[in-house]
Amino acid sequence: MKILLLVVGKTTESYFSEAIKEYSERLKHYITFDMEVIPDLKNMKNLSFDQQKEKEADQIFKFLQSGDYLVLLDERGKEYSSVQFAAYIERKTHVVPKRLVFIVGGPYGFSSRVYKAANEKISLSKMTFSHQMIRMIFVEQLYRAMTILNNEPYHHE
Ligand SMILES: C[S@@+](CC[C@H](N)C(=O)[O-])C[C@H]1O[C@@H](n2cnc3c(N)ncnc32)[C@H](O)[C@@H]1O
Repeated sequence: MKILLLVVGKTTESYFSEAIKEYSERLKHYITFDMEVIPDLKNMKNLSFDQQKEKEADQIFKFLQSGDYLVLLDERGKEYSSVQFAAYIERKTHVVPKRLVFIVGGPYGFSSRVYKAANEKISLSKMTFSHQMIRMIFVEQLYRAMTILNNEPYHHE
């Protein structure tokens, strides 16, 4: 199984991209992991939030392949502890044949089309983070999960 993190818009702040790069590198030791960035769309200023989300949805669907298992990162999704998330990833390795795709929405979230297409929603907290910050939190949690599954002394209960 390959894990893909699909994000809307490039990471603009270097302090986020450096951390994302660091954890993405560390992840290579355990799994096949990639982060794909949907490029920022042009001329969005004149569009309503809903119109922007529809345009982002068009781009999201272009990246998807048949057989992808889609998990939206969403503050209203199901919450896991880090240990539970590690077990979740372990379970998915047995049942997802190709790509486990986690998606971070744009600044205004996802369109209803994307919600309908998704298999699940996972929340990383009840609080809302910026679409830039959540990608960094996710890669650290995925790395933490891999260290838990490999009994490495990174996570402490
Ligand atoms: C600024 S948030 C948008 C939230 C906004 N309430 C909405 O849905 O319109 C941008 C994206 O970051 C991600 N995100 C933010 N907080 C999150 C959380 N606590 N757990 C999981 N994903 C989160 C989601 O993918 C969300 O679509």
